[in-house]
Amino acid sequence: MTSGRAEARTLAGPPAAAELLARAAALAATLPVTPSIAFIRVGDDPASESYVRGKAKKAVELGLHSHVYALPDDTTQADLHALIGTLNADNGVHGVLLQLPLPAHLNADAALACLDPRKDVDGLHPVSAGLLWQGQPGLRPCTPAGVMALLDHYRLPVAGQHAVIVGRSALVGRPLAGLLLNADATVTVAHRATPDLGTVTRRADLLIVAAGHAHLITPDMVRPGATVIDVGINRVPTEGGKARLTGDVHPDVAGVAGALTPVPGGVGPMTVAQLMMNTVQAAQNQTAQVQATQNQTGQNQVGQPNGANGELLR
Ligand SMILES: Nc1nc2c(c(=O)[nH]1)N[C@@H](CN(C=O)c1ccc(C(=O)N[C@@H](CCC(=O)O)C(=O)O)cc1)CN2
Repeated sequence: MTSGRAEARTLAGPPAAAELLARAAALAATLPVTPSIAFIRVGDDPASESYVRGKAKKAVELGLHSHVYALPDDTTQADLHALIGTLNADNGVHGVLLQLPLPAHLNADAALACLDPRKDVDGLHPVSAGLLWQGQPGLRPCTPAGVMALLDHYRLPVAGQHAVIVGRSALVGRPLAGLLLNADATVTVAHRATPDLGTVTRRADLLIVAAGHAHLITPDMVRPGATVIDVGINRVPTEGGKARLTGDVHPDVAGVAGALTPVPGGVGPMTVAQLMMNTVQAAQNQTAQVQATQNQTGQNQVGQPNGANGELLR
């Protein structure tokens, strides 16, 4: 504690994630297909292994189809593109996720650009990024969209707020700026090289930190009463030799902020829940596209002529 203020309200991720998952399940129940997601993981990074395992488990819990492709560390760029091409062409797969980071010899941007944008459930394809910046519907990156869903769950205002993002990654900072702009916030994007960072962060009504630097944001850098969203997940060694997770925001910020996400248990679960929602939405979009094509061509999936309104005739 740094003052006599009450502690910040805790914005716990699990209840907000549960709401998002329930919405994804309800949408999936309206579809004529079971949404299906393929995960691609390259190499043996333990954190990536654990994240993919967690995401695949959640997909199965939700009743989705899920398959993990675990490729060896010496996978070539051509091998990776070939697998993505195969999954793009498979009508039974609605979403393809390439777990990041890739081993250093692989080019993630080139691989992401190979994805069919309709299956880009991570929202990282250049087409998805362009749609976001044009304010058009599309698949959005999971962590930024999860942050928006968390704010919505806790009924925290976004429109008219001055949002300051610390971090400019393609995975979080940049897409989050687009989402906040689309939601009528005034947005500043700062980063670790921003001179006098505290002067910038103190202007924030809504401060979102995704800098990948443990405890970068200290209480003196936060406007009293501000909402603070900590996207950082840093593994720091404990005295016992084990690693402990901590965020980019110093815990003492709870004495200044009005509301604060914990780490762990804040934004992390939202990333996974949003991925499930994106997969169901991708399946919905692809199903609607197939039906529209069948209506246009007068054919249905079993190759029979459709009725006058495009309905399936048996
Ligand atoms: N292709 C992608 N790669 C990566 C993404 C991504 O969205 N797409 N994000 C991160 C890792 N990530 C998912 O992939 C992820 C990170 C954290 C969590 C999470 O639930 N964290 C928990 C703690 C979990 C633990 O104990 O380790 C929490 O914060 O409460 C989920 C997913 C990088 N790569």
